[in-house]
Amino acid sequence: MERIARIAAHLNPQFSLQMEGGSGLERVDCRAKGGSPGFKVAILGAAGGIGQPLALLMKMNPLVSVLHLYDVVNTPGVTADISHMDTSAVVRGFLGQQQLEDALTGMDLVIIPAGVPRKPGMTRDDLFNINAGIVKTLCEGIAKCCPKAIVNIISNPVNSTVPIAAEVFKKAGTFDPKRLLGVTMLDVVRANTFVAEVLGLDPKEVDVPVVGGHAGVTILPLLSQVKPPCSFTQKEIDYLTDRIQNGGTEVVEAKAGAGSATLSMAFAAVKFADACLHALRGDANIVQCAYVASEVTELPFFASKVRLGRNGVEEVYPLGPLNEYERAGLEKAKKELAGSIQKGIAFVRK
Ligand SMILES: NC(=O)C1=CN([C@@H]2O[C@H](COP(=O)(O)OP(=O)(O)OC[C@H]3O[C@@H](n4cnc5c(N)ncnc54)[C@H](O)[C@@H]3O)[C@@H](O)[C@H]2O)C=CC1
Ligand SMILES: O=C([O-])CC(=O)C(=O)O
Repeated sequence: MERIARIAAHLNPQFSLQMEGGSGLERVDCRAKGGSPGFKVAILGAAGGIGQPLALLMKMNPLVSVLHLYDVVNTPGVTADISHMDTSAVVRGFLGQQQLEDALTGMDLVIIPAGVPRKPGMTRDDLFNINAGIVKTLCEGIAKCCPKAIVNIISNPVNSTVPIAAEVFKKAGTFDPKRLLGVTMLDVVRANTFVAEVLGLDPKEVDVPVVGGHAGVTILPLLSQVKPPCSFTQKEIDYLTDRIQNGGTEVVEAKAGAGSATLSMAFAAVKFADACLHALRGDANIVQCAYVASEVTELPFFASKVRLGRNGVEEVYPLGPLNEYERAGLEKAKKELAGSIQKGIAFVRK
């Protein structure tokens, strides 16, 4: 009976609370036999369009030993489903605000895709009014329960939600700029795909730095720095820049009211989370683009290549040489970013 109770408690912490009251049973950390030691990861917004495939992919990650799935709806079903996968990570579900602290306690990495997505005709900034409050509440929980966790923010508008998270952590006295990262990986994933198409290469061989932020003109692909070294016609540069900057809108319009990118985003989020976990493990030379606290420009936050290590962001790389087209793009990006950052900061300080 005790073994069965323990397993049930992992699927639904509410069950373990009932058992504790009734029989004095303690919640024991029961890892699947053969499960390797690894990192504890929480996904907040785990029942959503991004959250579900992200949970699936993280359950397959051998670096994850414990996977906490938190949402305000549907986590029991998603957790039951994913927990049947015969990979070693132990999965637990958490439902609603009253279980947020249990979901976060002890986590090494917290990934946040919670919040509403765009519909056609909306900008990412149109999501601010709803998503700002969601991110603020979740980050207050992180500050309280796992202040040392690496935090990956996916919820839009990323250009503002990352400054919101920073302000919450500052207020709580837990802000560590190395541990807060806005996920701009999907811009890189798209840029690699579209550039590979133009060059006739396998996307795996292509590396396009994308800097700035994560909305429209703030998404700045540095096509002059593509690896392997290559050149583009002005027509190709215009086409690629426009397609990369508006890749999100392309998906929103194709989904015609049913949401925004979820599958490619889950893929990108896992690529990024996996890089963070490898870095936490101590692997060397882990470099990815991310939207972080930065001194690369005069703005307090900016996306550029960063080197990840055991403490999160170990080094923020400068932009490198830009051509005239990219310098003009940078000025436009900075202008819009400044407003979005300020809006996020003001939301918490008000
Ligand atoms: N950074 C990026 O590159 C990308 C960001 N996004 C953003 O990711 C967010 C999520 O997108 P989808 O998964 O498609 O949306 P969705 O609506 O399918 O899922 C969002 C989930 O968040 C949950 N949620 C709402 N309030 C919550 C709260 N207070 N605590 C925990 N969970 C809560 C909902 O119940 C839902 O399950 C959106 O803001 C979207 O704009 C989407 C694609 C790319
Ligand atoms: O476009 C959106 O609203 C979702 C998003 O951030 C992306 O797909 O890049």
